[in-house]
Amino acid sequence: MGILERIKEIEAEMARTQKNKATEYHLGQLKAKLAKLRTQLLEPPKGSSGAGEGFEVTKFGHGRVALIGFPSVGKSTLLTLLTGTHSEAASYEFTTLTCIPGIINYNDAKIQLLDLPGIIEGASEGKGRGRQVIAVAKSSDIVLMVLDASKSEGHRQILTKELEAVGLRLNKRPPQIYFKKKKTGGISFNSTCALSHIDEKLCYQILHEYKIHNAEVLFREDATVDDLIDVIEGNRKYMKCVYVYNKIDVIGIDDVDRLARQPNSVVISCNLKLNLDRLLARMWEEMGLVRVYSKPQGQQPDFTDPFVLSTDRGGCTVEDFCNHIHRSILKDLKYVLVWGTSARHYPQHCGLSHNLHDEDVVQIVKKKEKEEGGRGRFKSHTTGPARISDREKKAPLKT
Ligand SMILES: Nc1nc2c(ncn2[C@@H]2O[C@H](COP(=O)(O)OP(=O)(O)OP(=O)(O)O)[C@@H](O)[C@H]2O)c(=O)[nH]1
Ligand SMILES: [K+]
Ligand SMILES: [Mg+2]
Repeated sequence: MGILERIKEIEAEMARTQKNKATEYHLGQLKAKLAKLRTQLLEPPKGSSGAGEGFEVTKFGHGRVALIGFPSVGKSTLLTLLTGTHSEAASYEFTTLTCIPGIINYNDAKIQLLDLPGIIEGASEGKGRGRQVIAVAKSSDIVLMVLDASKSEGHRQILTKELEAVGLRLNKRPPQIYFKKKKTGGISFNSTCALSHIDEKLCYQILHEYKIHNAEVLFREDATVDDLIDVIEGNRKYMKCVYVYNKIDVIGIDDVDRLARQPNSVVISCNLKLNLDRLLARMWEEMGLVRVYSKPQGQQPDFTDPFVLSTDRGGCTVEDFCNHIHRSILKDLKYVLVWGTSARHYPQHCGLSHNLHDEDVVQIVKKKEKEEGGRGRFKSHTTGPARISDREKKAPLKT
């Protein structure tokens, strides 16, 4: 029997099993079996290099955003509008057959936006181009799930399920479960809070299913069986997702209002160019990008050319910033001066572990180099936190 048939069989068994206290162990075991099969499904087939079958698009810019959605919801129309790169749009389904990259210039950063073929129910199991599309989604920093505001609201759940089936977790944080495999010593099971979804026996059973007989498990929250399986599998990807309801020009104002109030949602119309600014602002927020301007001693920073750091990728400390400029900087570094919302004084002397905020200005002070001592435009008379204002960005440096 193939993997897909076994998945179907287990899903059918789960569907006909009533949920109650007596069946919870059995259901837990089935969930673990299912997760194992889904992981197997993701492994490239034996004898293939795994290359050449997907959409190979080189990463570009400061972040990557994927457009995921059913066919004909307006993904290509949106890419063309936001990036100026043309992607064919038409009223028939599956107009787009491959991955089409475009670039959004926003806040002096460059963000790669990827248009993709539409996906449908069953995508995670290989229907259509589903697997390749989802692989691209996984390689992105955030997902924009594009939905047709005039179509069934069930589409959002169907797509979420498809993405979850391949290990993506949207708008969730990793479960607070400490898990470590050991060589000996059996299973040690502990928790720092009351557990209402799982007990020691069920936990053992799940671990047994994975042939794990020695491990340390510590629950730091009231987690579920699914959470435990996610932690054991270890290959989950936690991503931000913005639900983009397009085509609001064809629905009534009450429906627009209702959709706009759903969590993580933005309503737009590509045809009427409605709310696209809001969408970009939301995308920017979710990406958690941090622009840092480098200020040479005695000179004005170049406010049109930020270093762009990311909280999720690489981090935003002074050390990350220095490494971003050049690996060799750290060995000569004495400290840095920081102006902006992360600074408590104006400027603040900071060490390597200091966390930088969006739009901070940083001056690197090397060993044996004299510091500016707060002279000039960024005077130390102010106490932070304060954002570098647009006026300050335009004002010339008086030194
Ligand atoms: N009414 C309305 N129609 C729109 C809007 N945006 C796109 N469309 C139409 O929706 C149809 C599908 O648009 P596409 O951009 O091709 O959709 P897609 O999601 O890329 O479709 P596939 O590539 O086939 O998956 C086209 O006829 C568009 O003109 C909108 O805001 N309002
Ligand atoms: K289409
Ligand atoms: Mg398209």
